[in-house]
Amino acid sequence: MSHLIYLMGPSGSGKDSLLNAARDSLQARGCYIARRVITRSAEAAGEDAVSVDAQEFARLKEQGAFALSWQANGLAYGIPRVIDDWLGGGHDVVVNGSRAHLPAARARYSQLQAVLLEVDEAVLRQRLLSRGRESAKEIDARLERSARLRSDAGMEGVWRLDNSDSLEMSVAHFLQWFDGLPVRHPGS
Ligand SMILES: Nc1ncnc2c1ncn2[C@@H]1O[C@H](COP(=O)(O)OP(=O)(O)O)[C@@H](O)[C@H]1O
Ligand SMILES: O=P(O)(O)OC[C@H]1O[C@H](OP(=O)(O)OP(=O)(O)O)[C@H](O)[C@@H]1O
Repeated sequence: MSHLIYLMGPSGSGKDSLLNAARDSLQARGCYIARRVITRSAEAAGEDAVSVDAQEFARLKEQGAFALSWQANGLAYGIPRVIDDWLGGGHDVVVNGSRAHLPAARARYSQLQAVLLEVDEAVLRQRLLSRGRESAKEIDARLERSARLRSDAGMEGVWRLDNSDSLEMSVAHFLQWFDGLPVRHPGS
């Protein structure tokens, strides 16, 4: 069975950066990266996410368009159902997930491999500030959420990847870990 790689980490820890930097190497390994649907403005959503308003998100969810969905930071996030086709076709898939939603994701995907991207609190604040996407108030709320979810509870079996150093180093560690995942057995 192919792997569903569920990448988590506080907002600002570098999930999007890591995925973008590893994109070509993952693609070369036959691994797909899911494009999230987010109720964030098109400008702030970036190229690797689809921006919708809350009404459209609710409609898509109602139609069963999402394999996984959650709410956090005042936003709704959805992972398109197409990931089930990719997994069924033997591809590994990476999703940019939520720590709070991990139990639900694990319940749905027995083949889930969880990764937690970590940076210390001071670095996180600095990165959120330099990214400049959120207001000071939104950044404070993200740091509060990060501190609240920083416990080890429910994180058993999660591989931790430190992203305090260079992104290149994190990508190299991530790919090394990916290459060491158990062999995929078609149809198992
Ligand atoms: N290893 C790194 N070193 C320095 N800056 C980084 C590193 N990883 C990410 N960043 C920067 O930190 C900010 C947050 O990264 P981002 O990928 O948007 O995080 P996330 O998707 O987890 O919210 C961005 O401005 C990004 O350029
Ligand atoms: O339960 P948590 O682990 O806190 O995660 C909740 C959400 O927060 C993050 O999104 P955010 O809006 O910050 O977008 P980003 O990942 O692009 O920073 C993360 O990607 C999750 O979708």
